[in-house]
Amino acid sequence: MPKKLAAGNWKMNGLTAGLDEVRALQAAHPEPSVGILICPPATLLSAVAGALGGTAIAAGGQDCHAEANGAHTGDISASMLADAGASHVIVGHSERRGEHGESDEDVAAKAAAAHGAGLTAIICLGESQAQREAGEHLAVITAQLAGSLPGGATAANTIIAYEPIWAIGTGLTAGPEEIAEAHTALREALEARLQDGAEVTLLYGGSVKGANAAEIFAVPNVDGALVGGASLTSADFSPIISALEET
Ligand SMILES: O=C(CO)COP(=O)(O)O
Repeated sequence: MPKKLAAGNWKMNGLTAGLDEVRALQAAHPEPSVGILICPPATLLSAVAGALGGTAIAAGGQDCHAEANGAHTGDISASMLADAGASHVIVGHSERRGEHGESDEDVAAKAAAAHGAGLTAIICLGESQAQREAGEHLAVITAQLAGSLPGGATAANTIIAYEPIWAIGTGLTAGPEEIAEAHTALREALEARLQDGAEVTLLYGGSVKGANAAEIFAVPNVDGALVGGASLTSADFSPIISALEET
């Protein structure tokens, strides 16, 4: 997949009717020059992967368990996602960290499980509003990166998504300077930690829309976006993909 990526995280949204949106997106972008990924709810993963099979658009999961199998009611393993047609899985989203108490250590274990199943892990991190106001945001996100990256991470199997919690689903987007500061710090930390840290895809997430995408993609070290609400319809997601192609 190209380094540039437009990834959609449908979160807990989408019924089978959502497959029409996937087909419309595919029709709008038959030969994209950037990577495109849809992460539907697990119930739709097989159907979305099937609808996208043989096209340039990939399908991914939104979370996985750290274990390969076992007595974990309600959980899904990385190999199950791969079996359902996923090539990627999001781990450590702030909604998982917040609502399910996932620590950096948990996230690193999930990312390692993803790698073990041949999936690319999209590791999410980002500071809260209070942490930003206290001036702790760079320390918070670089610590999250250090703790959430598993051994064996490379640019080929790992993507980092910077998603400031205060910008998710709020309509508030981090400004270009704020994004540049965070992404520069993350790039430096990736280069210090990984041999191919310069090649890791670094996504921004948090209220990305067609109207602000071009400005965000112009920021240094932004290789694409992890999009929530605006990824649910082809009409909203397609302009974001086009903006990334034009960057
Ligand atoms: O959390 C996000 C993607 O993972 C961002 O969500 P929104 O684009 O809805 O703000």
